[in-house]
Amino acid sequence: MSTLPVIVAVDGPAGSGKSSVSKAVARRLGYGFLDTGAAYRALAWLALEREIDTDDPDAVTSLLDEFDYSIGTDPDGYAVVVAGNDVTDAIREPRVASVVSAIARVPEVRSHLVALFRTVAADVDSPGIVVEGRDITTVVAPDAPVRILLTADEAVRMARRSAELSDHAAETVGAHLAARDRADARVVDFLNAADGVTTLDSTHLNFDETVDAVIAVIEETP
Ligand SMILES: Nc1ncnc2c1ncn2[C@@H]1O[C@H](COP(=O)(O)OP(=O)(O)O)[C@@H](O)[C@H]1O
Ligand SMILES: Nc1ccn([C@@H]2O[C@H](COP(=O)(O)OP(=O)(O)O)[C@@H](O)[C@H]2O)c(=O)n1
Repeated sequence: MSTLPVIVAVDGPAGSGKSSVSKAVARRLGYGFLDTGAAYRALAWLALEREIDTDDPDAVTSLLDEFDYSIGTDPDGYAVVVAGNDVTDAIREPRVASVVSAIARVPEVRSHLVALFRTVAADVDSPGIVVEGRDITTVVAPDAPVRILLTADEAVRMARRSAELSDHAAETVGAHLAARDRADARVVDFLNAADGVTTLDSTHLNFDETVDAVIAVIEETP
């Protein structure tokens, strides 16, 4: 008899630490890790490759038929592959970030990817999986035993993100992130915790303290 993996659902705005903290938590617990934003980014990458109008929902939806996507669930290294192309680095480019919100607001895209995330999570070869994104606690895995909204003040989030990029002016990074959050928040509410979701504010916590705080929430869960 096989048991389904335990799902730890983590949502939050850009730069809140979802990806890095979730990865570290997964490593500590021997769990898998799923970055759901990578799939929206990969579809945005494909739309740019095909030069389709990313503001045209029908054109975006028609791409789903040829969206041959795979992602690893190992927190120590996961490749993002679209039709045989390794796009792990390409999906982080600013040109992708600037169109991803338009892709993510198409309802057909969301339902297609939500189904894909549920399959990946159910198939993971570990006792559990940390799944992070914007709608994991509310749509992808609303019944997950552990659901966390990771937040931090906007200025702190922008500073953390711009510290990663030496070649971008901090102000530009901040403005782009804030605009993306505003666009995304019109589609999914990831700024307010849904019923039963634990809010974890990392504004005054360093990275290790944030990881410890997430683990504490998991350990306190009956
Ligand atoms: N509590 C924290 N204190 C300091 N830096 C952090 C903290 N949490 C995350 N970071 C750093 O902030 C940056 C953004 O985190 P990331 O995981 O990419 O956020 P998200 O996935 O929510 O966009 C990373 O460089 C990460 O190492
Ligand atoms: N569960 C999710 C995850 C990401 N997304 C979309 O995908 C984009 C990229 O997500 P991401 O997690 O890589 O973004 P960062 O916060 O890490 O920059 C977001 O800006 C959203 O538009 C979503 O709509 N739902």
